Amino acid sequence: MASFASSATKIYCTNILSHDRFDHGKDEPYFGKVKINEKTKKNLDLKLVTNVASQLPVIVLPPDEVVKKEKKLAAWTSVRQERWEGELVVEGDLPLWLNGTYLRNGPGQWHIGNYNFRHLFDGYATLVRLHFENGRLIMGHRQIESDAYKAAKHNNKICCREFSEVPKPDNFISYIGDMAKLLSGAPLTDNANTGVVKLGDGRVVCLTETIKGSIVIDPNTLDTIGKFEFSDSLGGLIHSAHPIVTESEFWTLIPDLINPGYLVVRMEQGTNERNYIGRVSCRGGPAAGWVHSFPVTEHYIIVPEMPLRYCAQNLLKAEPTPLYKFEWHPHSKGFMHVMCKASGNIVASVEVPLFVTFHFINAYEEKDEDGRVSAVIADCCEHSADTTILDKLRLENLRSFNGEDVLPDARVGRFRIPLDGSPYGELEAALNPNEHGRGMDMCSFNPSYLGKKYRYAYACGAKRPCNFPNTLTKIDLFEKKAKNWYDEGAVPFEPFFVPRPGATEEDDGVVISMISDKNGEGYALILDGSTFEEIARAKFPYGFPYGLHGCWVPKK
Ligand SMILES: CC(=O)/C=C/C=C(C)/C=C/C1=C(C)CCCC1(C)C
Ligand SMILES: CC(/C=C/C=O)=C\C=C\C=O
Ligand SMILES: [Fe+2]
Repeated sequence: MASFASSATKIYCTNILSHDRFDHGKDEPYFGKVKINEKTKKNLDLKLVTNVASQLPVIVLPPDEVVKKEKKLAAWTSVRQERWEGELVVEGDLPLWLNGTYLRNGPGQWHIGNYNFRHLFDGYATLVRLHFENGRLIMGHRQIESDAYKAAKHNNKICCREFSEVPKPDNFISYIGDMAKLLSGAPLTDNANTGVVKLGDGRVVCLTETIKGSIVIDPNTLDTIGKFEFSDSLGGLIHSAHPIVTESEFWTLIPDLINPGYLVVRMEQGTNERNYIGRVSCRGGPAAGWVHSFPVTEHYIIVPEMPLRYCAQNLLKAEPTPLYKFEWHPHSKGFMHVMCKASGNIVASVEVPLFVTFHFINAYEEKDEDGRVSAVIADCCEHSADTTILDKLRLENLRSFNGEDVLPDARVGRFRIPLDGSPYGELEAALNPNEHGRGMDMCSFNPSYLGKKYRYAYACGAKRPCNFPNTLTKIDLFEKKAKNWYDEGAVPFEPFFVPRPGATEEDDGVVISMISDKNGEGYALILDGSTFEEIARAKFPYGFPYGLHGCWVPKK
C-alpha cells in the first residue's frame, strides 16, 4: 500500500456528484499523503472522514437523494472523476488468503468537451484497483495519462485515431498531412484501454492494440510511469491486445498489414526485446485477420486467421464504417495455424468453419492412445460467425435497452485442429449454449492451467432478453454444464479467477468481478470459484464504467 505510506495525517474523500472533471494540479495532490488547499477543499465539498491509525480513508457515500436521481447504468457513462481512493465497506467475509491487488482496465471516458464518442472501445482508459489485505478492501481508480488523453484534454478535442473515432482535420492540407503520417503510425492512439498485465519482472503494463499504446503504470498509486518501449527492431504498428504472459515469457502476434500474415514473437521477462520466432502467411483474403487474442498450448502457438480482416481503406477513412477498421471476407475462409514454440515451424494449417471471436479462452494438446499429440483443442468465445456484435457495442445501442432481446448468440466455440496433415479442422460448441443463455464473452480460467487440459472457465453469459451479457457464468467443460449468477438490470464485468495459494483443485479460488447495477451504482463482487456462490461484496462510492480486462498482482 505504497500510496498510503508514511505519515498521512488527514485523509479526505472527495464527494463530487456532478460529472465535473477534477484536474488537480501537480502541486495540489489530493490523495495519499493529503495536502489540499482551502480553495479546492471548498470547491469539492471535501469531507474529512478519518485519521485512523492505519491511515486508510473510509468512503463517504453520496447522499441518498443523489443516488436516487442516478438511475442509469454507470457501465455506459463516463467515469465521474479523474481519480479516487478509499476503503470500501465489505459485506460478507473476504478470504484472508486473498492478499494482493486486482487491477482492471477499460475505456472509461467517452467524451471530450461536448463531443461524445460512439463506440465502447473508443473511451479513454480508466484503471481500477481493488487491493485486498487481511480481509479489507481498498479501492482506487485513475485515468491513464496516455499522450492521446493528455492531448485531447489540452486541446479539448480528439487528437489521435481511436478504435472508431478519428480527429477532425482543421483543413484539407492538414487532412493530407495526416494521411501521409499514417504509414509511420504517428496519428494512431496510445490510449491503453484494453487490458493490464503483470510481467515476470514485476512491471505492470496497460495495453491496447497499437504497439505505442503499451504503458507502464504503478500498481500501487496507479501513476502512469511511461511508455513500454520495445528495444528490438521488429517494428510493427499493431499487435494482439492479449499477449500470453507468464513468469518467464511474453508471447504476442504482430499482424503484417502489407504482406498478409503474422509475426510470432517472444520476449524474455526482464527484457524489452521481442525475438522473432516465426511467421505465418495468411492463406486467404486480401489482408490479415483481426487478432485481438490467440491461445497457446504447452508446445504450440495457435495463430487464428479470422475472416474478419483488417482493411487498409477503412483504416484511412474519417468516418467509421459498419465494421470499423475491418471487413468481413467469408469467401476468404477461416484458418487456424499451429506453430511450434521451440522451432517456429508450422505443424498444422487447417481450414475451419467461419468464426468471429474477440477472445480465445485456452488451448491444450490432445494425445492419442500412444501418448502422441494428435490434435490441438482451442476454445474461444464465438459469436456465431456474426459480425453484428461489433455494432451492438456502439454506445447508443448499449444505452438504449428497451426490453428487446437483441444480443446475438454466442457460444464456447471449440476448435479441433488435427496434427496429422488433414486439411480441415472442426469448430463446435463445447456445451449447449442455452446453458449460459447464448451469451459468452470476457472469459478467464485458472492460470495454472494455461495451455493444459482444463475443466472450468468463467465468463459473462446472458439471461434473455438482453442487449449485452448480463450474467456471470461458470462453465464446466467436462460436465458440459454452466452455473449462472444474475442481478436483475445489472451489467457484470469480466469475472477474474484468482487461485488460492496451495490449491490442488482447479476451481479452488475466488472470482472477482465488478458490477454496474440498475440503480446507477456498483459494487465489487467476490464469488467462490468452486460453488459460484457470493462470498462478499463491497459497494463502490459511485458506479463505474464498463471494464475490459484485469490482472492479479499478488502481495510480495
Ligand atoms: C478496446 C478494445 O478491445 C480494442 C481496441 C482497439 C483499438 C484501440 C484498435 C485500434 C486500431 C487503430 C487505432 C488503427 C489500426 C487498427 C486498429 C488496431 C483497429
Ligand atoms: C465486451 C465484449 C463483447 C461482449 C459481447 O458479448 C467484447 C470486448 C472485447 C474487447 O476486449
Ligand atoms: Fe479483449
